[in-house]
Amino acid sequence: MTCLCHISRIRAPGSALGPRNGLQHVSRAASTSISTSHSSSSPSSPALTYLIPPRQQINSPHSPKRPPQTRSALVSARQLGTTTTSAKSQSSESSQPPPPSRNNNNNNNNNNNKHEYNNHDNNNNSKTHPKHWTKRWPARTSLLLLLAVCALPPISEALRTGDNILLTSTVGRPLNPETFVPFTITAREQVSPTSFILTVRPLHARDAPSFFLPDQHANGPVLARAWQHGLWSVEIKQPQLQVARDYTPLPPRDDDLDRGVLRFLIRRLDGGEVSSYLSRLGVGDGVELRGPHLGFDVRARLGDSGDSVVFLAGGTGIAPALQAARALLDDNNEQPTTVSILWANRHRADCDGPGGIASLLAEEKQRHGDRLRYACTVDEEGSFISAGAIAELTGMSSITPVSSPGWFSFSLWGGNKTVPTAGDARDLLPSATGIAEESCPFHSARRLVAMPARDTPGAGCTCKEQHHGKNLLMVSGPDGFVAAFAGAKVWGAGRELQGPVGGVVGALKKQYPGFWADWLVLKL
Ligand SMILES: Cc1cc2nc3c(=O)[nH]c(=O)nc-3n(C[C@H](O)[C@H](O)[C@H](O)COP(=O)(O)OP(=O)(O)OC[C@H]3O[C@@H](n4cnc5c(N)ncnc54)[C@H](O)[C@@H]3O)c2cc1C
Repeated sequence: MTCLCHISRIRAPGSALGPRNGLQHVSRAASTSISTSHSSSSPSSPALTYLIPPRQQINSPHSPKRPPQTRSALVSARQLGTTTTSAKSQSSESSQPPPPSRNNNNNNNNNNNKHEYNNHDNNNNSKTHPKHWTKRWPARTSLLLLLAVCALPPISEALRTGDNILLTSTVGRPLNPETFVPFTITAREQVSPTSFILTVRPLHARDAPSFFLPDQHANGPVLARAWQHGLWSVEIKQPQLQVARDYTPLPPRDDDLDRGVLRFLIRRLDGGEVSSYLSRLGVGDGVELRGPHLGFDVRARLGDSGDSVVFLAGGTGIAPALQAARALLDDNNEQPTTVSILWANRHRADCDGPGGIASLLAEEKQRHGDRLRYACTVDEEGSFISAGAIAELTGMSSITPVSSPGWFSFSLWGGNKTVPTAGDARDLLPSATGIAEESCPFHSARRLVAMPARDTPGAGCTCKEQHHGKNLLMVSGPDGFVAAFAGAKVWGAGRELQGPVGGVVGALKKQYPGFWADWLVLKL
């Protein structure tokens, strides 16, 4: 019913063949037909009758006079295949010379058409011949019906979202990096005044007819590969402006993976186009996603000898840290990796708001014990990530690591937020040592400077045996956060590149250049 209303609205109300007129005319005809022919009504009749009237109206003036009962029978779904004929066929018959056999009731010709004409004439005084209809109308009406049914869900979705109808017809496709695929928001959780967690699932069963259903498992392999890779993101589109931004899925819970469910921690930026748009959406609203877009190949960079990952995460930058933790700690490697996360936030609620990231971190901690350490600093409480904390977690300083599980305090290091000056960027470039790893796509710090935040798929490690792995210090968060701790990313050749290491970590590298030979700094 809703769909018919949509169509009525699309057509011009005053149009001679407008659905309103046609619908009324045909409805009347249909009811006449039903009452005069005593056929039982069918739930599908209104849809069918809607499709037929224009043809009937156009053709009827040229059609031979027929009893009203027969004309009205045109619109009855049940009668279409049994008791009547089409105006078009009658019209064409009347305008063409009759075939030779037309009046020959004893014609033995086996030609099907002739046979049909004979049958028609045999029943000339009756309403029509059933076989005639089974050859013409059912094929036509079922095609129209099929097209109408196919078109209604995308049309109604497009009317609802004001979106491009062609895009909404991508319902059923698995997540892919080329096209936007519709998802539905199933949960929205406000974590702090500015950040919230959105849960989405592919648009399916309740929203579309069965043949639009995505294979429930179609997203499974796509997502499984992405989670196995470690770092990845998807784009979410703002449909009115047709712009998209990257967002990082949080690690899946329970059967999220099988159901293609994704969750995002999103911070609303005042004046931000996509984050503000997303902040206004609620449960039941649609969003369109494109991806996955794979980031750095963390495992390849850790190689066989890298066993430590330290994350400096600002705000929503915690999402890639959780992704890496899930991928690396779930691995039952001979060389177990440890992951340490220093997470900086403005408000306490960002750290441990109800149902938020704190519970995800606690779950991961429970699964992996001492292999995962994390701490949250809160600007408004005066605690910040300091150079001392980084030195400790990388094992660079002599300060004994804090071993207590869960949160630990940074008061040990005085909450120093001072950002050292980066100095001359050339000083921060790793010096060319001439060893083989200088050209390795995974382990050359020098090459990394001119690389975007992802690795070329299929590239292999070209290090010599003794240099085939490094520890990773990753910095993720807003641009200002990344620049403060690891130096700004730079633009080159139309892409955002890593640029030299600067900021707090750059200063530490200058102090202990030998130590940092075993580490790579990755900016996300
Ligand atoms: C790989 C990757 C993963 C990411 N994952 C996440 C994630 O999980 N969660 C998350 O929240 N973010 C994530 N981001 C960041 C996200 O992609 C967006 O950049 C962020 O949400 C801001 O987008 P926006 O469209 O809302 O803001 P934009 O419209 O892009 O604006 C950005 C900033 O510029 C300011 N601005 C805009 N216009 C003006 C103007 N005319 N004058 C002055 N200032 C202006 C805005 O106030 C805002 O602060 C990720 C980014 C990348 C690259």
